Amino acid sequence: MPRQCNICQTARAIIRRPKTGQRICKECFFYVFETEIHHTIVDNRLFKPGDRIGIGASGGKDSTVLAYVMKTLNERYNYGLELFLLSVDEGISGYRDDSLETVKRNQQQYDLPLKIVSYEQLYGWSMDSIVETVGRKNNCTFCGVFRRQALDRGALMLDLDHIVTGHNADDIAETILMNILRGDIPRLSRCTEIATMGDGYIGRSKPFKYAYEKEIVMYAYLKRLDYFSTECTYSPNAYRGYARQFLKDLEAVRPSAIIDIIYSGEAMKVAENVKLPTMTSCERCGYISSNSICKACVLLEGLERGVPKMGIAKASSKQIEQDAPEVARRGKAVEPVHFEKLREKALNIRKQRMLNAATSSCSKDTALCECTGDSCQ
Ligand SMILES: Nc1ncnc2c1ncn2[C@@H]1O[C@H](COP(=O)(O)OP(=O)(O)OP(=O)(O)O)[C@@H](O)[C@H]1O
Repeated sequence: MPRQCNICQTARAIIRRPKTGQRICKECFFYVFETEIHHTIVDNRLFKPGDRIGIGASGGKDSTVLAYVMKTLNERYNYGLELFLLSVDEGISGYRDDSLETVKRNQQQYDLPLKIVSYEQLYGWSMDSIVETVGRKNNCTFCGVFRRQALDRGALMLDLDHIVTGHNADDIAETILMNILRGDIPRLSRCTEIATMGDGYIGRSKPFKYAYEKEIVMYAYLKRLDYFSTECTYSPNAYRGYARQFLKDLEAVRPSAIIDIIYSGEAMKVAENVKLPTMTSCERCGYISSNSICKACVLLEGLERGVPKMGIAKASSKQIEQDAPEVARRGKAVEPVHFEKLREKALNIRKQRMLNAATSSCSKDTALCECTGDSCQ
């Protein structure tokens, strides 16, 4: 006899929930998955009504499900958010060009505005040309550092308040393991945060922090969402690969391992004698940095001068420079627009937006409202 759904007790159970082991029907799975994300958003006060939110959209399963769920919840609970798709074109032929086609279809399907910023346009280097110069070994460092800034640059262009990314519970547990294995305590102390202030102006958060990758895939499959599922053509981050495999092995014997690692990471306290970096602004581009010159500027300079090891190798930049052959500047890089300029422009637009909002009273029926004013009593 077919099993009944553990939740509604009427429909036939068609799946076993990876997170809890419950046997449930399709509709109950959609409902519990979406409701858990809603609680993550509300309990952690990720957004305010009226916020302009950029969904980091790569066309992959996580960000496609994120875009779909954010739109659904925004409408269902009347969050009052303005949603945008924000994509970074890293310039990886045969990979990102195809996945961006998926994002363009998602834009139509979900009826959301889309902005694409590219490495080529921002930095003068695509990942294809970086890999040609540095080889496959360290290219992920360039990609990760440039993407983070590119998303912030795109967010300032769109006057966004906040960026959400599709990082899921598996990604976060992997990162905790990796930081433990590397002894990277500053990163370990930051990587479990669900929301950060990024460059001090645009918030960032991970609404899927507690969502299992398997459930995201299941959701995408059962909802028949249109997503792109090819791995990056350049070498995947090898060290993360080990952490991922280890986590998968743990999950197979104990599914709660993913959440348990996240809880452990959250509960770890950094000893007082550990020196954490203090943040300042990059002297060249104004981006938030723990050094006087940010990592992106150091990497770009290395590319420009034909010393791509700059910013990657353990040796000091001085040593690398001394050892490097005298190579003429390639003159390829564009000087990225200074962050101060971008912020100033965005700040003026934001001020005007807040003024407009202050003159219209709260509609009270949003799940995110924190009003205490008369209009909302
Ligand atoms: N090119 C990009 N443009 C915009 N956002 C991106 C891009 N690449 C990654 N992101 C954001 O960062 C998140 C994590 O990226 P990661 O590279 O780990 O991919 P992933 O786990 O395969 O996610 P996805 O399935 O969404 O591609 C993505 O879910 C997305 O929100």
